[in-house]
Amino acid sequence: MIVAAVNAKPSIVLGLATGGTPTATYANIVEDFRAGKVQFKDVTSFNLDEYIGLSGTHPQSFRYFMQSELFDHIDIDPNNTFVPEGGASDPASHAIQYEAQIAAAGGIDLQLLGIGHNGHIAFNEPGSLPSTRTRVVELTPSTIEKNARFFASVDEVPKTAITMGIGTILEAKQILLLATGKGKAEAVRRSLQEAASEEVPASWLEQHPDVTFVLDEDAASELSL
Ligand SMILES: O=P(O)(O)OC[C@H]1O[C@](O)(CO)[C@@H](O)[C@@H]1O
Repeated sequence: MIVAAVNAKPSIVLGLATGGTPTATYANIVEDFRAGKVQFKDVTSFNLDEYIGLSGTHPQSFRYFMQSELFDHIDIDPNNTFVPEGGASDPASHAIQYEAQIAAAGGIDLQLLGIGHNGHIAFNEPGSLPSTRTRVVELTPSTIEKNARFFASVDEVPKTAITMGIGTILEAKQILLLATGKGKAEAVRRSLQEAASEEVPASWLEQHPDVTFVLDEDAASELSL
């Protein structure tokens, strides 16, 4: 879907995600680029989120992840890749500026998402409303614990982040959410089969007219429909 979308609109604005889930997606994109099936020279990208306190050279920062998983291997113009700056001196005003940069680029055409075990999208934890915009947030203890696997210890996981809001995400023209594994089954079921509420932030996606969930059998295993 992503490669087809870029080929249909070479100047597309992509919204990109980090985490364990999209690594195979990015590997496939790199493979298609190397095979000459797609180019990214006119693409602009905006990432969903970043830990506050980690600069882009920190190996656990989302900027570093994007460079090593995707950007360093394709022909995207580095000036057109946007990831919130975890090292910004004033994260709150940087978040407002990030929102303005998305608007100046014409908005996001296709937004890639993962989903947290507690139903979070980007770092919009339970309690996040559909009106939320790019902002500074505190991470829940369960998210900190889940993401500790990428760090030497749980104490090293930042406690705050800059994240696009639910409202920012819902403004993307098209949304593609990926989920794999049994650990995501409950969040997927609640997102798709319960009324939208702030308890499960991904359930707000029900309000969007063009969302695709791509699930493996384990992530889909609690769906009854
Ligand atoms: O793909 P993972 O590592 O399970 O993470 C799921 C979600 O959690 C986050 O990593 C944030 O905790 C998101 O960026 C991601 O979409």
